[in-house]
Amino acid sequence: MTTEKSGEIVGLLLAGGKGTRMGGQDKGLLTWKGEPMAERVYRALSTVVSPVLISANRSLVFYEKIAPGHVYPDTPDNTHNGPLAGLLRGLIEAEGLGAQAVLVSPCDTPDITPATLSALVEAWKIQPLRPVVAECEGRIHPLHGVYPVSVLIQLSEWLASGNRRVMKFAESVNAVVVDCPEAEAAFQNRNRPEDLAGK
Ligand SMILES: Nc1nc2c(ncn2[C@@H]2O[C@H](COP(=O)(O)OP(=O)(O)OP(=O)(O)O)[C@@H](O)[C@H]2O)c(=O)[nH]1
Repeated sequence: MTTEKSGEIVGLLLAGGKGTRMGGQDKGLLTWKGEPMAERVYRALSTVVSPVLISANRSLVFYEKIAPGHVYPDTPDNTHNGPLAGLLRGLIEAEGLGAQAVLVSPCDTPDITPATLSALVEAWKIQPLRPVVAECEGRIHPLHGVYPVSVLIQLSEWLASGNRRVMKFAESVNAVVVDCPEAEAAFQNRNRPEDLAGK
């Protein structure tokens, strides 16, 4: 596994959802294997890239403790537009930092590993103008990927036209699909209370 600490690519932890299936709770704060899920994903991202930004719309004091000075709510026009709204804000901030791309991961996949995230970065380096998304056991995971800042305009237009679907957006920007060296369990979302049972 290689790490990328130059700032050419920054991390983006998506933690801005409504958590409807979790009874309205902020999933990032919920415990998985003894730690808040957001902290686990943040650590995996931080192993590979720096800095890591957090996209969040509530619990801002909590998220500021994880990433001081790097917590960004969705832009007002896009609040509650789903994960792509968080990606939009992350890309805007990444561009401001002079980065070329963001490595994104959602807070509700607490078992994602640095090895997978690193594989995405390595694949992006081969074709840095194209987004890269993860595939595992035949299933595509477009919220685990690398998105270059060059997709900012397309993403902005996509959201402005009312589109929210992440998979469709990844297809529309011709994302490269990368087979990740990981069992599907690493990509398991924890969306509902029963998904957290026993942990
Ligand atoms: N910034 C931002 N992130 C979001 C938004 N909606 C979802 N996310 C994040 O995107 C990832 C996938 O979210 P979903 O499970 O599709 O949506 P959710 O709102 O978290 O949960 P549900 O309401 O149960 O669908 C999670 O990491 C969320 O925190 C949003 O409007 N803004």
